[in-house]
Amino acid sequence: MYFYGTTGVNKNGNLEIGGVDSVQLTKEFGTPLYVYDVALMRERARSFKQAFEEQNIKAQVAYASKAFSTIAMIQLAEEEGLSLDVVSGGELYTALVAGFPVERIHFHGNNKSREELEMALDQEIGCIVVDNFFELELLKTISIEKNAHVNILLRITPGIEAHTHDYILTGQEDSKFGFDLQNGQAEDALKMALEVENFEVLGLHCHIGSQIFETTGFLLAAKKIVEKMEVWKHKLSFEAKVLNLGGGFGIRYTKEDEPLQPSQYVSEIIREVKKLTESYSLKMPEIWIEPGRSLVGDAGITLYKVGSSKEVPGVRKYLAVDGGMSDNIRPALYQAKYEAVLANKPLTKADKTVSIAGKCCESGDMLIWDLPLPETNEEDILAVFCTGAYGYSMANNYNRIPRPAVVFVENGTATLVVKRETFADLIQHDLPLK
Ligand SMILES: Cc1ncc(COP(=O)(O)O)c(C=O)c1O
Ligand SMILES: N[C@@H](CCCC[NH3+])C(=O)O
Repeated sequence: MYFYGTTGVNKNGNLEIGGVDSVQLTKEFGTPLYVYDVALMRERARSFKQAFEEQNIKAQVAYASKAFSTIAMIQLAEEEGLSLDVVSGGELYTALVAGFPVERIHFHGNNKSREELEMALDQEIGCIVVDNFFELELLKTISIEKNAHVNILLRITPGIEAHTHDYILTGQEDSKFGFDLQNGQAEDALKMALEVENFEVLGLHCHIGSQIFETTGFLLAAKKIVEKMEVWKHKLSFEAKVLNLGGGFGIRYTKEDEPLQPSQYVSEIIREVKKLTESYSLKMPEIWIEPGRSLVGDAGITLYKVGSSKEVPGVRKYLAVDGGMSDNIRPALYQAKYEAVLANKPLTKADKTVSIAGKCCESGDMLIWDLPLPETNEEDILAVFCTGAYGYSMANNYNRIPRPAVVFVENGTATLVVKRETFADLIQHDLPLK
């Protein structure tokens, strides 16, 4: 069994995370429970930042908070000197309440509303990543109304097909995001933006997809954009100060996954951008990246209580847990795969094969198919690894299941950072018929 970060087995024979006994955590905070290894998140953040610092490259590592946005997480990102990518008024609000420095907030999204843009301008956030012509016009109008100066990046669709699940691909030509590079939209957008007095066009952005294991796509995207930077330097007298290559760095969910280290992604990107800009005599831009999953994904573990089981003779055994697609929709949405062990007997020989079912009324609510586990009983706790990204942030109340609590563990201390929802929380916005 491969353990991540500070995860291991303690002297009681239980899974331990951040120096805290996982079984003890379930007694104190209940199940399902999201547990985050803070040391591992810090390590990931530092390795991305160091990879730029070691080469003296001006950079911003912006945590893509859509992966896991809570006040404590955003405060951790601030402690580690990250910038922050937000994608909605709600994420921006969370960042503001967390006290995140506004100048390091970048605002994304393909359909930002007037209210969201006004909020961003009123707060004087660091930059807005403009996605489309509609937004360009709207932002221009608002910036004039408010007499506000706005830093912007233009989101470019470079026409790259990264090798990942179709639903998490974003850089291909037929995408809902960004200005297309090939068909001239990107150039038209840049011309329009450069004419707006209140705008400062800092540079260009692209994001080619998520859970990517190789650098080819990032390098190709960089190449396509830098080639255009050369064209636009001469044609429009525009030199990008910033090249933002988005997020998408993959992590290891199962033994089949073979991601690179953060430093490997970064050093290859730096090498390529340096080579390209030198060959065109362009100034080396600042490089910004936006990792989400790779900062928090493998730091998260979900603990569930084992419940009912059902045998389909000669076919399979289903073992149900007290959560499911309501706290982790990724298996249902992307056929995502996970590994798991029993937290109270992680080293016991896994000589049975069971399929882990959630408790939602959907046949598709299966968390893991054909998982090797030891014999189980009612007291057992299932620990599913690598649930830190897009687990809590995509959790929902389907079947009116309350969202689990979130606990941060570090140096033997557990801190509750999100309270478990109650049944009363579930109905708090409901109104009676009369
Ligand atoms: C624009 C943008 N930046 C960053 C991210 C973060 O991606 P990941 O969590 O794969 O690093 C995403 C999500 O895919 C995104 O859409
Ligand atoms: N939510 C997705 C990633 C989406 C990326 C957002 N652009 C996942 O769980 O893998």
